[in-house]
Amino acid sequence: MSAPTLSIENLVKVFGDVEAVRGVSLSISPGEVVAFLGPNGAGKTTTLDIVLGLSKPTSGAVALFGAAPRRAIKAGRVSAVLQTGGLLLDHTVENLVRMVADTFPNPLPWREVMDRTNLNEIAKRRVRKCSGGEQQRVRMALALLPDPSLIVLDEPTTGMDVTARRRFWDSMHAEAERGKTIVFATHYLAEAEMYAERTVIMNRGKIVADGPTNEIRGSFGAQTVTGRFPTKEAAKAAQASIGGRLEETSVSVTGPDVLALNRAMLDLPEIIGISVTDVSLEEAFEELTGE
Ligand SMILES: Nc1ncnc2c1ncn2[C@@H]1O[C@H](COP(=O)(O)OP(=O)(O)OP(=O)(O)O)[C@@H](O)[C@H]1O
Repeated sequence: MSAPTLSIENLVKVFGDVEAVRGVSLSISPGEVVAFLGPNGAGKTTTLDIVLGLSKPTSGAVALFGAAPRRAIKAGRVSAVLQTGGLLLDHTVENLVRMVADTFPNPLPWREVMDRTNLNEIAKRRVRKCSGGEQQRVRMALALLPDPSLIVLDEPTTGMDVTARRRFWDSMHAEAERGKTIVFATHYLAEAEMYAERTVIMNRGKIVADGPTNEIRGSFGAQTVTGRFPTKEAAKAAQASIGGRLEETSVSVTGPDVLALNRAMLDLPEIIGISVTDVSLEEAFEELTGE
């Protein structure tokens, strides 16, 4: 069997008296798309920095393709898309991509990379004049040039509007379909739901959940029952009796015993409709991290 793309064993990182990472173990296989979620300060960036060889662990081990991270990075097998730095602002997009391509021994053809990241329409624009979302697509192009097997992205879409985020993830998604392994940290739970088959949730330096994204959502065995009422007053009275969340003319209650919740809901006066939904990733996240 070939070595995992990424393996982390009992990783610990201490800064002074801050324990940023407290015993993280993880193995990622070729072709997986994995989202890293967690509140601010959970240890995501610290973990990814160590994976990228940018920082040394206090203890524990990280291997990329079965060897030390530096080796894989030198060989162009892993690329990073970070939030800041790394762009020469006075060049045009095309010049920058061509110039960086020249620094690799066997780069992908730069035109192909421009195509894949939808940069042709802004090829002649100076990088300085590109929007934040466009600059992130340029970073993504530079990351693709060495044709890496693993791409690591740290909150790549922070601050982008919805359209820019969609365009960014469309190109990322295409790379995943080409079989690349993708690991990304994000604050947007919807990005994990839409793009990652597997989600790892970190909190206070530890992994608190790791599994298929849809299973994490369902892992509480809980569902949400929502009752609809003809008026806001009726909904308010229902909430006073059953608890849960009030929204306009509906009341939602989440719990493991969905039959009991349904019965209690149906017993409420004036109820006109009822629906049952799975717990969202957001609710699971709140439950796991207390955020
Ligand atoms: N160079 C450093 N020196 C001291 N403390 C640090 C350093 N880097 C990170 N930390 C601390 O380590 C903890 C984990 O930070 P980290 O940046 O890894 O979290 P994160 O999950 O990436 O958070 P965010 O979502 O805000 O980026 C935080 O308490 C942070 O303040």
